[in-house]
Amino acid sequence: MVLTGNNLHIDVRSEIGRLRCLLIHSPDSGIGKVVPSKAQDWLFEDIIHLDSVRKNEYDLYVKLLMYFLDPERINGRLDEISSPEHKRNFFKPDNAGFHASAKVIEMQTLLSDILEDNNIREKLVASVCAMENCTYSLQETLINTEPVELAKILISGSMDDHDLIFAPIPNFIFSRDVGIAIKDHLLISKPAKPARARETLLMRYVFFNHPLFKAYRNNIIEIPDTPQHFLKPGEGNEERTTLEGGDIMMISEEHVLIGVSERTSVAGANAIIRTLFDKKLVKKATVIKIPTKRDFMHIDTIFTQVKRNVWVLLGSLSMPQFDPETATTGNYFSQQKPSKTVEIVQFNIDKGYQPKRFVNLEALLDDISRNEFKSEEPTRFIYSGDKEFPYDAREQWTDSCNLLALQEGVVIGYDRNDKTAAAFEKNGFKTISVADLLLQIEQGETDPQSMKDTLILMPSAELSRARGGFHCMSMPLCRETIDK
Ligand SMILES: NC(=O)NCCC[C@H](N)C(=O)O
Repeated sequence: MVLTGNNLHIDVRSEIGRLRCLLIHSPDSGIGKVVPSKAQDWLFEDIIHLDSVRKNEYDLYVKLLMYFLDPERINGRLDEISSPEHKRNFFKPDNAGFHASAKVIEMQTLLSDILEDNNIREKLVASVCAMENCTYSLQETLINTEPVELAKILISGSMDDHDLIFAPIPNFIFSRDVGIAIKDHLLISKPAKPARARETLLMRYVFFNHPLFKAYRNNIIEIPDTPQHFLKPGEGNEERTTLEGGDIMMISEEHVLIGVSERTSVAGANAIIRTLFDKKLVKKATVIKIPTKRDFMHIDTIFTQVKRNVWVLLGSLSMPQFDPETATTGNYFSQQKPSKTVEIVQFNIDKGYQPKRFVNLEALLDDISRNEFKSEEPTRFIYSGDKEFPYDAREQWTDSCNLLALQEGVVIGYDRNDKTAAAFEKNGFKTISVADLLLQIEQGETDPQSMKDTLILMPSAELSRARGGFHCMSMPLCRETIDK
């Protein structure tokens, strides 16, 4: 077993508290099997070069996370682990030289750990084979495969890294979407898209069976489908309860944001709110309904928090609310109407669940900054592409708004979003390439823990083709509490 012990601490109460522990998954060989004819079904718009995405992009993410979250494993080793002789062993979950961090936790190792138990291995293999329509003899072969290899197969869909036996799950790198920590609870997703169904199945087994999560077994939340869905005629998806982690943000101590989107249904949002209120996990839930469009699959593709009073967001969705009073015949039909933009409704236990509406995203986010984070400075909005068409839309498409906060004010994003990076600089942030930052940290010139107001730029030529950024590529399990 790679990861043991019961010292895992799950506690997420904000999007910006210093990150202490998260789940990730490094690009596996399944990504190298995506073909153009299946790319859209598998939710990729393009073909990714596996070797480049690993060596030139994702490995840098792992190194950076390690310096911030688990420095003892990397300090003084930057040259060694980056050298050709090392053959990337630090980054390979099936290798003896793997980092095996208990702070930057690789989901593949958790999976291979639980597969050591015969009973779990048989049950999980049978479930995957039922889902993927495998033959009985293949099921038997898989049950008799050793755990490290089997974990690779269940994720990549390939035997011996080569023969496909079922589809890969290339979106497993977007660990945010399989579940989300809400305080000391774990909410497991119900993906809307079939291409993401196996991810949740694998992680459900991990959360319920891995010793690391033992203390939290009674804190796992699963949302069932409603009888209305089963009783509806036809094969349609109406009334289905779906939810994906990218639509849920544990934004402050008592407040959760829930997107209703291409991926999270109204039934899904209702079920989460009811469950969280019943469990007294939060007092306030805000539903943010966004257009059902591929560009905005989850709310974290249109905004993320940077600091208590700073947010990055897509401007074109936060137009002033349509005002029929001032509309003229000429501009009536061309004005943005609320249904084409964002609708925001908040429910608050302390206010008798009376729904409260916000006219736009800025109004909601400003309310959170001032009233929940007690920010005394003006709330600042940094817009994708500096709110200039067509850069706003181009850069949102490549995840300019999907940033991961390592600590308050220190966020990571793609280097290709130039105009957004310039907007950060205009707002007093420093921008630095990850390669430069890693060197500075390794040489003792920069202490990650004391960094402030910085956008760290990550190489992104390949990763951005998978249609998600670093917010999506992280499932935080523990963040420090924010002082107010
Ligand atoms: N939270 C996120 O926005 N995740 C990005 C998921 C991208 C993936 N290709 C998908 O379409 O599901």
